[in-house]
Amino acid sequence: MIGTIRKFFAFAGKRGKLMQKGIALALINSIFQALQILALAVVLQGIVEGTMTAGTAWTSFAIMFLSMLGAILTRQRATMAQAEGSFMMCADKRTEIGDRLKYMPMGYFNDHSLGAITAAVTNTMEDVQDIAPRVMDKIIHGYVHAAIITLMLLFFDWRIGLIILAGILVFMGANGLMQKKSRTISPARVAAQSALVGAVLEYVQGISVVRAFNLAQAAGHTLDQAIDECEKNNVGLEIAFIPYMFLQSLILKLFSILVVIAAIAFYLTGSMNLTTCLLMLISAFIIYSQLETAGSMSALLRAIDISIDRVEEIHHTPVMDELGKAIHPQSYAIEGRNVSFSYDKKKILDDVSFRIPAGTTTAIIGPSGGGKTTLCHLITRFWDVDSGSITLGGRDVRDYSLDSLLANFSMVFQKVYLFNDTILNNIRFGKPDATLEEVREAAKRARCDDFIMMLPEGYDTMVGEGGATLSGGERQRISIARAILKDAPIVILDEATANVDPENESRLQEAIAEMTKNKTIIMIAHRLKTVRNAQQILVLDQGRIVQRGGHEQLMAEGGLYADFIGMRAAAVGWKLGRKGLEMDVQGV
Ligand SMILES: Nc1ncnc2c1ncn2[C@@H]1O[C@H](COP(=O)(O)OP(=O)(O)OP(=O)(O)O)[C@@H](O)[C@H]1O
Repeated sequence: MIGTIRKFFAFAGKRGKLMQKGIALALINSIFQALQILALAVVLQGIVEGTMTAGTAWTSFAIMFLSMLGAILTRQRATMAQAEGSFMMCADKRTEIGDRLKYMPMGYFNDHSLGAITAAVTNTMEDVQDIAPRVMDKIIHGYVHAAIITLMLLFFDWRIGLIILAGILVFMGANGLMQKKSRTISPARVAAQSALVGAVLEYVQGISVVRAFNLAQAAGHTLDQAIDECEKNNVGLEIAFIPYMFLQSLILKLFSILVVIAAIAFYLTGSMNLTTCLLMLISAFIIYSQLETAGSMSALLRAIDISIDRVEEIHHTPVMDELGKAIHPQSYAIEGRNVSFSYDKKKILDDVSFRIPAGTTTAIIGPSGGGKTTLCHLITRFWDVDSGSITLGGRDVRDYSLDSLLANFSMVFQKVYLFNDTILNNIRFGKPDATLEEVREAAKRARCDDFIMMLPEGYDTMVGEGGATLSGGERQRISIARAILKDAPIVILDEATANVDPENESRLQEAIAEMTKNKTIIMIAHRLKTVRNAQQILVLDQGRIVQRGGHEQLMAEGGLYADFIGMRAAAVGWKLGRKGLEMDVQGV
């Protein structure tokens, strides 16, 4: 229990002060509550001994009134401090995790499902935010309340005080048993909650596939299973705790009765006066009231402990550029030396070396799965090479801080992700402080200003999550506008292979031409024209660069490149041929 409380305060960080304030107020609250007993003692004494005067009565009423007022005010303040502290603590943590995720190696996202990460910053964090402060408060308050009243009653009669103390110790023993049980069953509950978030996310994200393939039942089944599992674990946890709660409650009730019996016995044998005896009889049922609540709440301690661990695991995952420095490269030349890389054990790049001079265009081609995208991801340090090195301007990319490295790159991938925000803000992502005029200028150059202006709310149109409300071609051009606005010296472009209609295709090509003007360009190329015009072509096959050079040279060599060109030409010819058009492969 102490360990979890410590962990909670360490987790709270700088917000721990607010939590401590809440707990300090809860302690004062316990003292105010204990004062009620003192007031009661004064009244009882006055009545029993016949010494009650108006003055004594008013004094005791005043103490009682003050203690109640104090208890109400301190409780209210304590609750406010804890609520504010816990909310701010989790807001800080969520922001820190959000910042950190940007700098984590992509391998982290391979090893941890989206559901697990989402659950950690939503559900799990909510446990820490909402449940933990209440549990901590009730537990600390429960024990402190019992301790203060015990001390007070020890002062009136040490024998009764000892009985009460014994009750607390036996209760703690039973509580220890419950926590031991909790240690075995709580992890499954937290895991089931996290799995449920994952299942819901997957279900919603894959809803179009579910519909297209009529898989509603199968997909729903997985979700149902996760819901069942979550329900089973939650209900199981409650049921498992019932006997322990009953035992704890029984112990406290028995000791309360023992206090009553002992007080009467001491009175009858003449070793306790009537005032103290009456006071003990009344107090017997107050002493443990808060402790009982603390006992039932402590069942949740283990779940809180695990929740904190889950969040901290993400929070403490090492980021990639811990040692990186803000470097401005001397040039934009890129060089890879003997680069090897594997995803887990699957080797993707094997001893690959290349040079991309500044201001040139390099096309990377090769069969699907050959490692083209991976190579680009290594240059931009989405992943780190296993061996060898990649340099930008002569400095290893690992020497750079991620921010200073990525400032040099604009990337446009086939799969464009737009945020659930306005078009304006989506483009502004390339340069957060850009003015509306700058955004519009970039959009014009990316050939998307006209379609944006035709939307009812123009640049303020919300695009829906992932850009769902726009066509594929429109999304592509918005991502190009973003890249144009960023105006980075190196452009990495994965050319779209999806069938875009001729109108969109030509606008897309114009947009790409604008984006790539006077830049160092690395292109995963699919179009013949792009490939042919590149100063350097790298042919990647099965993790190795099997051919490199200009178009003419590689055509003359024959091999994979010549085959690729032949296939592309045939594919284009077939497409246009079906429309009955004459075509010139060289002009494509
Ligand atoms: N995040 C990842 N985790 C594990 N394996 C991956 C990951 N990304 C890609 N791979 C695997 O690495 C191999 C190379 O993928 P990569 O995307 O680099 O190929 P590519 O040449 O760009 O293919 P394509 O032309 O089809 O886009 C593939 O077999 C792919 O399954």
